[in-house]
Amino acid sequence: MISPVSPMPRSAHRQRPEATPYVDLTRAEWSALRDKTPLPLTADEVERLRGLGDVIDLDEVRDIYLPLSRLLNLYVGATDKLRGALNTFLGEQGSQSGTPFVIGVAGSVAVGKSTVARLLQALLSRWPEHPRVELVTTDGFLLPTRDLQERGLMSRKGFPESYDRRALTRFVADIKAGKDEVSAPVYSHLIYDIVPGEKLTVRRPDILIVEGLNVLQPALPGKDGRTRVGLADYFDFSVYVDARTEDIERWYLNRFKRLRETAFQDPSSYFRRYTQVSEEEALDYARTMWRTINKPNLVENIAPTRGRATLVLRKGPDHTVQRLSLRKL
Ligand SMILES: Nc1ncnc2c1ncn2[C@@H]1O[C@H](COP(=O)(O)OP(=O)(O)O)[C@@H](O)[C@H]1O
Ligand SMILES: CC(C)(COP(=O)(O)O)[C@@H](O)C(=O)NCCC(=O)O
Repeated sequence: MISPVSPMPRSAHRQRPEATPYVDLTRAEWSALRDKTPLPLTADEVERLRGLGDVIDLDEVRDIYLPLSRLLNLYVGATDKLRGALNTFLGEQGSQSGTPFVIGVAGSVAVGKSTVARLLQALLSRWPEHPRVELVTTDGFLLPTRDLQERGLMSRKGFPESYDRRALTRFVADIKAGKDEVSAPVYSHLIYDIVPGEKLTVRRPDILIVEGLNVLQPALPGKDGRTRVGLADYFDFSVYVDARTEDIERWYLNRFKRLRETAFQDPSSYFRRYTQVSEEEALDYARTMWRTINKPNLVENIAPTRGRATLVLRKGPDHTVQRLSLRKL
């Protein structure tokens, strides 16, 4: 049996009482694993990648995201070798080259997944081995508002059943299979709906990042009760962005306040009506959205998938990552 090689002296890792496939690391332990990975981003570039309300600076990039970029680069190389071995075994039948490496990024609404995903895209594309890194968010596969209304799902937006899961899985499967061009619908937060006629096209990336609430959900069983291949089966690596529910709620409400002063002012914004009422009334509405949609979705659907991730990033109340769990088995 191959025993996992621990990157830190054993004593440096806090041991969990029960057997676990994860190694737990503090921020300091993790940041020491950066090795000599250079910092390829400026403060301005980091600022541009930062989501509304997210706190991220060059220290955070250096301590958290450079070690992750190094780890992923090692993973991409090792996965390539593994595919080579499989191709040797399969001979002609296996001769597929240039299979993209697929990374899933999961977590609650407002936890900051999109900043993590954009940072990874920027950092990974600086490695000469894999310059073409595409990022796709799963909101493009939400059912259009008309369909959600017909199915009574408007108050379940973001729940697994509010997506066209089959189309999403097919989209990633096609990219992984090496199709030249694969297209997805586009979602707009402004109109709170799929944009009619708009498409996002992905062309043979080296790495694909798939970010969304439900990317680690297991596949639904087929009508015959048999297990189907699900989205996460196509992932070579996955990250779950974690934080205390109370912190995420505060980030959600603060972001709603900030959006009310910015994006919601746009005449075509779905949320424009909340710029016409008092801040307290608007926040009451946001609290209701959190309590009735986003929190139940986190508790019932998203958090239970945390244990499927390769890496869990645990944020503290100020958005900085404080602890990490990396799957070693
Ligand atoms: N109502 C909205 N209007 C405009 N932008 C929004 C709205 N809701 C969320 N966003 C933006 O969409 C992105 C994804 O948000 P979300 O799904 O909550 O994930 P996360 O905060 O984990 O990245 C973020 O960059 C966020 O700022
Ligand atoms: C669009 C979302 C479902 C997130 O989509 P994702 O890209 O994670 O699939 C979410 O941001 C959202 O709008 N939720 C509905 C409730 C709300 O507006 O807060």
